[in-house]
Amino acid sequence: MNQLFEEISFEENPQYERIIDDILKQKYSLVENFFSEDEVLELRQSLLEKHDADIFKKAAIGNKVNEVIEKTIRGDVILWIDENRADAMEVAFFRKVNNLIEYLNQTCFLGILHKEFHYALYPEGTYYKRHLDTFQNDDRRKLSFVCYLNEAGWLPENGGELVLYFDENGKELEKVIYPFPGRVVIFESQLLEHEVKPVKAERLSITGWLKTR
Ligand SMILES: O=C(O)CCC(=O)C(=O)O
Ligand SMILES: [Fe+2]
Repeated sequence: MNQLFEEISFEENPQYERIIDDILKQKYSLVENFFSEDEVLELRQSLLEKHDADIFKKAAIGNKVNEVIEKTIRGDVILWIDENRADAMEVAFFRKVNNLIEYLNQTCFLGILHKEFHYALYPEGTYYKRHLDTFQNDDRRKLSFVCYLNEAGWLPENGGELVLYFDENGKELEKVIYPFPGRVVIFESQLLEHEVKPVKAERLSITGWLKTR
């Protein structure tokens, strides 16, 4: 009997509960220090090593089978992360993400079955115009997940704010989010239009999507 209780027992996680509450109430959640300073440091290192190895590509719009590179829409360079070939730090990254997914599936029956993540680097002067994270031929993206890997001391003057757009009874509201290191923003991929304002200093992140079916 005790064993049965142990198996079905479920430990509430206050951080995850807040994320769920936020998303239900306001379609997004902003989490400070989702990744620790050390984790950000190591993930940034991973990103920069791969960027130096010249394996990043110009980001496209559309999905993998339907993509076009359109620099007037977005100017970042990206590298998809393969979980099966993850380095030590990426393994730690996926451990945290997978924990969150498991919790969401257990508590909200979200049915997240797939995920995809890429590193992103926005060179000075680039941006990503207002858009939705869905494609005409793919509506599986449920939640967008962005984690900022900039250096400690990133200044608001560096630009690159993420702006989320909300429709409140026909009136448009904006939420401006600075890409401070360690921050994670999670939002409803199919509901919230958003943009990355022009960056004035190289801006680093990991962006991903939690997907259904
Ligand atoms: O980096 C961000 O803040 C958002 C990136 C984004 O919107 C995207 O890659 O679709
Ligand atoms: Fe986006």
